Amino acid sequence: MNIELLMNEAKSAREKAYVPYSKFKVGAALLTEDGKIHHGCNIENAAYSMCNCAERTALFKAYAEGDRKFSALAVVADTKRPVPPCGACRQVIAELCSQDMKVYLTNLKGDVQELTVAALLPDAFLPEDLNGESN
Ligand SMILES: O=c1ccn([C@H]2C[C@H](O)[C@@H](CO)O2)c(=O)[nH]1
Ligand SMILES: [Zn+2]
Repeated sequence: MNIELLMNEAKSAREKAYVPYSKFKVGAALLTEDGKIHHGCNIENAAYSMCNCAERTALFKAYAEGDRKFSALAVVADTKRPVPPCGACRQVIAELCSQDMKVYLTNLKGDVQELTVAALLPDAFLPEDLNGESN
């Protein structure tokens, strides 16, 4: 799929953000291997620590609908530089997406930073690390 299209999907997702506290809208569009797109937006809460980022919303929505294989993720916000995902999202992306999947960080000006999941969180703690040192 064309990356411009995926970025536009992320912009549409961003319009659905629920951000009464930060007023900072973020959108994500997650492309499945079979061509479906899951939207994610940030959803905030009066108990601030319960806020959920756009990236995790998209991934959790995809999982809840039975999708597990993804080919790209686009994220957009109104930032000077392409929006950098937070540490929590990097960790979740690292576990739920393949290490070589492409991530497109963008902003409303159209700047794009393309990187892989592995580059987003180098040396991530992953499920295989739970297996101990010497099995
Ligand atoms: O990559 C990011 C960075 C921040 N946020 C959200 C969390 C919070 O709702 C608001 C301000 O941090 O933006 C995201 O959704 N994704
Ligand atoms: Zn995040």
